[in-house]
Amino acid sequence: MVNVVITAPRGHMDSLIVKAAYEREDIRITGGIGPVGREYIGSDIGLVSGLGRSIGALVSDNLEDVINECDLVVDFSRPQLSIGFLETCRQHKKAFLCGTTGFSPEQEALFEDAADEIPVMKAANTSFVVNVMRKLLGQAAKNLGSKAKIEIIDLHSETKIDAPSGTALELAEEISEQGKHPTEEIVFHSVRAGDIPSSHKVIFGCKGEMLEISHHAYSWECYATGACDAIQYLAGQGPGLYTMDDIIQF
Ligand SMILES: NC(=O)C1=CN([C@@H]2O[C@H](COP(=O)(O)OP(=O)(O)OC[C@H]3O[C@@H](n4cnc5c(N)ncnc54)[C@H](O)[C@@H]3O)[C@@H](O)[C@H]2O)C=CC1
Ligand SMILES: O=C(O)C1=N[C@H](C(=O)O)C[C@H](O)C1
Repeated sequence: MVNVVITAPRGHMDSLIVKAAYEREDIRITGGIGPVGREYIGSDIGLVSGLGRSIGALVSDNLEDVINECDLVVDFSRPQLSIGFLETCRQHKKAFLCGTTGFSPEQEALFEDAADEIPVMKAANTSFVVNVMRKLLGQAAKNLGSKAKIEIIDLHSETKIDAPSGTALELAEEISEQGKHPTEEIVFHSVRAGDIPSSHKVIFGCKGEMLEISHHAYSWECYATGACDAIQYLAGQGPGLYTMDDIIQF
């Protein structure tokens, strides 16, 4: 059994993680974290998240108050908040699963530092299918080498803050590593319109032909399911920086 604190339980992503985690027999939610001053601080996370029932775990406005009851903190929020939660986890020797995107290079480095002391997973996309896509892209890049010009298009709702998406950056990293393709030569395009849940399209433009590999999420449950798989994996690990690659075996 893994005991978890879930940050931002009113957030789009973390509210779905509360629902998915509640249905898992191997995960127990022990608390949540919300912003200072919100009317729901002190309320049950099941009610705050929209699960529709109390589950006996309260939402606090300070991670320090609830961290001792958990093994792991799950966080899909905002970069600045995530960095604060990472530091609290490091101080209390708790595992940290972070799905937030949009970190600066300096913030990324803090994850590496903390991973010397605690288990940390940073995953811009926890969908199993997106991670299959990442592997396929690596394979395509390896085979096409310099024959292809690569462009990545990410489409999201108009409320998404960061661009390119964290997923687009991780896909580019795989293409670059596997295809020995300089990352600077990969071109990114970001569309932010309406309520598009999330789509990623990668185009390998060749001479006289093109290859296109795309993923479309119709809802966000796929990310919440993957986050629960990541919780279970990370709980059994020692200090280190992990990714979805570690839990998905092909
Ligand atoms: N890794 C993955 O598979 C996925 C990652 N994401 C990423 O997750 C992040 C969150 O996305 P959304 O859920 O759409 O955002 P959202 O805006 O719905 O949720 C953010 C939440 O943070 C809360 N918050 C603000 N201040 C806080 C504080 N001091 N303490 C606790 N909570 C606080 C807000 O109240 C809000 O509920 C983004 O970076 C997004 O890119 C989104 C989907 C999938
Ligand atoms: O809608 C979002 O926000 C998402 N963020 C992640 C990202 O930046 O890649 C994952 C997914 O694309 C949804």
